[in-house]
Amino acid sequence: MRPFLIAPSILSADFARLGEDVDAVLAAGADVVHFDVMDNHYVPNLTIGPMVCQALRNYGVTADIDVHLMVKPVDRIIPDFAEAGASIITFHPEASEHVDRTLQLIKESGCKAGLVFNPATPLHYLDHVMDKLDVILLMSVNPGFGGQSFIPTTLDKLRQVRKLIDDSGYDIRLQVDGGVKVDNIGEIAAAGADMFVAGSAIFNKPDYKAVIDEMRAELASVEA
Ligand SMILES: O=C(CO)[C@H](O)[C@H](O)COP(=O)(O)O
Repeated sequence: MRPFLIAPSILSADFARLGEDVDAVLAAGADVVHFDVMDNHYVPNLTIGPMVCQALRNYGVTADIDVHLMVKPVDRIIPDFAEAGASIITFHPEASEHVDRTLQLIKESGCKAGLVFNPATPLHYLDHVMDKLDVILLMSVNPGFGGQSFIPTTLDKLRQVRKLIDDSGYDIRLQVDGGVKVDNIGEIAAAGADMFVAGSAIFNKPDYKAVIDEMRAELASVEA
C-alpha cells in the first residue's frame, strides 16, 4: 500500500486566521489540506468557496488542497475551484446528473477526481468509472458538520472498497472522513483506508504536531 496521508479538515480550523492555522497544521506534519465546501442545500450547513481556496494559495500554501464538494448542482463550481488552485476535487455522485461527465470536467480542469459516498450511499456508483478515479472517499459520518462520531459500519464498507481497488489494478486513494481520531485510526487503516481526514481531532487540540505524531505512530503499527 502507498504511504498513508493525513489530511486535516479545515472545517474545524480558526476561520478568522485561516492562513496561519493551515500553515501551522502543515508545519506540524500534515500532508494535504482538506477543504469542505457546503452549500446549505445538499447539506444543512454553509462554509467556504473558491475565493477562500484562492486566498490560501495567495497566502503561500503550496500543499495539495483536496476540495470536497458537498453541493448540488456540482458542475457549475468545478472550473472556479480549479482556477482557484484546487489539487483534488471530489463530489457526491447522487448530486450529479451525469457522473462520468462531472469526472471528465474535473480532469479536464487539471485536477485529480474522486467520488464521495455517504454512509448509506450504495457503492454501485463505482461501476463503470473506476478508470477515471484518483480518490474514493467514504464518509464515516453524515456530511454537514465536524465533531460527529465515527459510524462503525464504515469499516466493512472500507474493506469492500479496498478489495474493489486492489482487484481493479487502478491507482486510487481510499480516503475516509468523519470521526477519525488517534484511538481509531489504526483500525480504520487496517480496514483499507490510506488517506485520513481529521478535523476536530487535530484542530481542537492545542498541539497539532502531538496529535499528528500520535496518528502516525498508530499508522506505523498497521504498516509493520
Ligand atoms: O466533511 C466533513 C463533514 O461533512 C468533515 O470533513 C468531517 O466531519 C471532519 O470532521 P471531524 O474529523 O471533526 O469528524
